[in-house]
Amino acid sequence: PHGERPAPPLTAPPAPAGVPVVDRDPFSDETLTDPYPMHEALREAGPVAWLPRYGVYAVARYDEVVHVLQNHEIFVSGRGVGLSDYQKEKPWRPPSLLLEADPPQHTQARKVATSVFNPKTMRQIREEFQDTAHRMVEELFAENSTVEIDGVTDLAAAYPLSVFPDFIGLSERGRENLLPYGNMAFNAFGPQNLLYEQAMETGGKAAPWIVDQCVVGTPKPGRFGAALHEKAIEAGMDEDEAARLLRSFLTAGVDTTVHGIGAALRELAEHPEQWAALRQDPSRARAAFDETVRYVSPVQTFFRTVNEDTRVSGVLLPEGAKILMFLAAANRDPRHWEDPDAFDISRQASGHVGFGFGIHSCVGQIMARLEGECLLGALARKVATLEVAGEARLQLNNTLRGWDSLPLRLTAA
Ligand code: HEM
Ligand SMILES: O=C(O)c1ccc(-n2ccnc2)cc1
Repeated sequence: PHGERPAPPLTAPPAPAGVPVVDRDPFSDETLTDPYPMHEALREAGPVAWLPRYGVYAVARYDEVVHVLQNHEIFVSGRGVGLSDYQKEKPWRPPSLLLEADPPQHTQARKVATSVFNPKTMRQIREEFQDTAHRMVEELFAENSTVEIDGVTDLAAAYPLSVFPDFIGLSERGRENLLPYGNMAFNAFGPQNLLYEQAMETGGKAAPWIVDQCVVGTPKPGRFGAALHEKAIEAGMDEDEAARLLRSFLTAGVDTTVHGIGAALRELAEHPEQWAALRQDPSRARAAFDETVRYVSPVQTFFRTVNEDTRVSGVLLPEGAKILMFLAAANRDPRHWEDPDAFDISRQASGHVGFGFGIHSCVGQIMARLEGECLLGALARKVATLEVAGEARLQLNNTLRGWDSLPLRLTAA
């Protein structure tokens, strides 16, 4: 639909002996629209597969994805968690001190991040996040007790954009730069396809505001941004590093939760029995959001780079190889999950890899879960029926899966 170009010509190295080849393009519009046949093909091909289109290895089964995530000394992040190997190509921007770093640098940055971004902080902001969610849902019914909305613009995007910038302490003006900037970063983990180029174009225009907001001294005193800067400087980082650390949070802070909440609205509208279960017990909102992250996996994939020859389930992976982890495929692996393709909010979804696993596991998941719990909880208390009211439109992205538009009909409780 985007008038995409064909995948790059086969300049990739020959398929490694004994590794099953899956000749599909994970980053084509068609596959991004419906990734499930490819996930199945990858899981069934074997513990490790070869993607000739990009000359990379792939793991899609739960056990192998966890193996790669756990062994961070072999499968490193410091050479980039996208297709590009930072030892061979210049990063498109200074690398992340968290996502694209290995111990010991990563350990220090993570310690600074969690010293300010932790369950205690979430408890302090919980009431404010809850009130905002309740107000936002109530306002939907200001004119009428039955409304048709766009679940993305009116809720899934509106809510994170209402709570997150204030939490960080960003300036009131310019917040519209957050989504396009994040969209650029998430496309940049993939190949330089049309999605990548279009996102670099729009995201590039948003970059100056983001960079400016990250400068030490700019974020509003008393909020998270300033607190993070203080802790970073205290830990011995210079001002550029402190700014770059905050950049991670601005990059990831909105697009991810917009897609996570949008996915939850879509699945609850598509599965009336699950919506009824949530209505019956709104305290299940947090579990409903967690099952959404497993079932949809808003962050679909990440790469690692093999830093020394190694074997995964018998398959030899040479130093310098890139390996693509299909988190979404692992989250529906029948070898690990019972009835994986069922969206079931009463499932015990813990152990899913939708937020990663190990030393790089999502540091923002406590906020993502809080936002999901607050918004879904407010809906469960104030909305009687939640129904699909038209064709939903996917937002295609090399890394994220989520909706651009989600027509919904809601009736007030
Ligand atoms: C539904 C929402 C979200 C999902 C599905 C998600 C998913 C992930 C995943 C899969 C990773 C692991 C990356 C890797 O192993 O290479 C990760 C890491 C990370 N996430 Fe999230 N994320 C979400 C929201 C957020 C938010 C809201 C923030 C910040 C406010 C955030 C900040 C981070 C950071 C800083 C890392 C890197 C941690 C490290 O490398 O030590 N994420 N996230
Ligand atoms: O430091 C960065 O640029 C960066 C850090 C984290 C993410 N992320 C992905 C999923 N949750 C967060 C994306 C970008």
